[in-house]
Amino acid sequence: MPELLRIEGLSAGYGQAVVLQDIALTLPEGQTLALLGRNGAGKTTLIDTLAGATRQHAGTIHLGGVALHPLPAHQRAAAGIGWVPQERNIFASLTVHENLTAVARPARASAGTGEAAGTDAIAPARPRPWTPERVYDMFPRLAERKTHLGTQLSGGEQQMLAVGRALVLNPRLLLLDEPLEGLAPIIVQELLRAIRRITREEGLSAIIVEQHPQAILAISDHAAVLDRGRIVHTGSAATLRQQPGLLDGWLGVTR
Ligand SMILES: Nc1ncnc2c1ncn2[C@@H]1O[C@H](COP(=O)(O)OP(=O)(O)OP(=O)(O)O)[C@@H](O)[C@H]1O
Repeated sequence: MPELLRIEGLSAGYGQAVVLQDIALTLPEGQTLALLGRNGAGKTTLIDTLAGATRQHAGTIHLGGVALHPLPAHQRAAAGIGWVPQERNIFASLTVHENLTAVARPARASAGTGEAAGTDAIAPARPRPWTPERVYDMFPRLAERKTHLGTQLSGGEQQMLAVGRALVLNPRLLLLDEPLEGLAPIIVQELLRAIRRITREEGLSAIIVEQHPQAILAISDHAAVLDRGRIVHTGSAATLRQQPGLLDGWLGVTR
């Protein structure tokens, strides 16, 4: 698998405050990383830093060989970052369909369209680009609510729409920040199935932050654990899943 993401010597935070220190991480194309750690460990800060929404103090971030760290957030999206923040950030005053069509973008330049000059290092895109129709196929609940406003959706539907909105940008790397948080168990199962399909069957690379790791470890290839702004463990997701005791100390779990 060619390497998709490479983070080196990354330090970032908010204003003068440094939250993340000396982060190094890589992710091969087409694979999924579970990003774990207790409350306040810096998971959201790392996701937001990849998306360009924090203050970066040092280090480099490359996506498919393209340097992201000098780019503002909107250019990172154009370079292939699909960000689903914790707050979901859907357009509340637009309908479901408008949310999807307002941002939809055809498959990226690497599909051979010649768009985005200067990103030659990006490898060929997935053969089947994400469209609003494919999002509806993935989330039939959204298809039923096409004309509903963002404000009329349940929390689970908003999360599905947030994921759909990131997908129609045809990203190379999907960043999901606690996608299951606060959702009813039946919706959690629906979203997990969709995330598994997006990553496992469609082969989209992803980083997923979750407080409750077992479900996410089950659909991830790799795991990284953050503690007080530093990476304290990287390894295979299967190992952590099979040996949950390994995680307990880092996550502050007592059995
Ligand atoms: N906007 C902000 N300004 C200043 N400090 C912040 C801001 N957001 C987060 N922090 C601080 O950064 C540290 C890491 O927070 P972060 O939200 O990244 O952790 P987390 O691992 O995602 O935790 P949680 O699981 O609770 O969301 C915390 O000490 C937090 O107080």
